[in-house]
Amino acid sequence: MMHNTGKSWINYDLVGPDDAPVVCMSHSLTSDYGMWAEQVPILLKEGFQVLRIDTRGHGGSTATPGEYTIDELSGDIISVLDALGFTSGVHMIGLSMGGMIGQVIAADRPGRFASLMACCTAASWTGDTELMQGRIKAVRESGSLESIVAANMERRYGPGFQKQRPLRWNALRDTFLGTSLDGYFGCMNACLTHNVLPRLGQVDVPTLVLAGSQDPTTPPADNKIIADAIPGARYAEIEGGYHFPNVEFADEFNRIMVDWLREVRG
Ligand SMILES: O=C(O)CC1=CCC(=O)O1
Repeated sequence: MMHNTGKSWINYDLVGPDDAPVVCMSHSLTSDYGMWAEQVPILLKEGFQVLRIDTRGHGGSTATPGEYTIDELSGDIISVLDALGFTSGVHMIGLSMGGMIGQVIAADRPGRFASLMACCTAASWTGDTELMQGRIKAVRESGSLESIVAANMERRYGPGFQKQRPLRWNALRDTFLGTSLDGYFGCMNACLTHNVLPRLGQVDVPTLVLAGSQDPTTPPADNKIIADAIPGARYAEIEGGYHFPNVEFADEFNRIMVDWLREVRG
């Protein structure tokens, strides 16, 4: 389904019973809502509606030229939620860039969410800026994401993942390569300029921060900063997890997610 925010068309998928509580899911850079495939069946079984949104310039959502900010991307999510009438009570789950979006909405719009699960993410960009600038340069010069996909995939999954689940690995790689260049450059700027840390004290919803112990992009220390800054937030870690434990360690991720949602759904 598509929603026009006035700036771009945002693609989303909504499944589950109309009157069920809503879980909204926001993905990472160079992914799309398909990165949540391992979570959908269990969320439906738990009685939720599942709303998965493609970020601007990713998946089926159209891109705009220029640099984006996490505030702007948060506005896209709010626009979809408003259009669907989900103005409160939503349980938000975001990973990496999606977790940045979740933090910003939770901090700036009290009452929008019933809970927040921020996964493998950061309160401000503390990652390897040189590495990211190198990637931007490589993509600009080659005109393709092909130049960075291999190195990037290595930081998202553990060394055995490609052999264990070749079909899933290939699909995730194809999604990566399907990201529009405008979307990549725009969202990369959003991540590199992200800083919600001074506002995290404003978050007034139950929050769980979840990290992968081996994540080289947003390591446990980055995630602990979020948990320390949000009043009452909880922290959990998936042992052996890289940047996408929801895919590679889906059983463990789902167990933590379901326990969390059972607790906060009221
Ligand atoms: O591209 C990556 O894997 C690193 C990254 C930064 C923000 C995000 O969502 O992913």
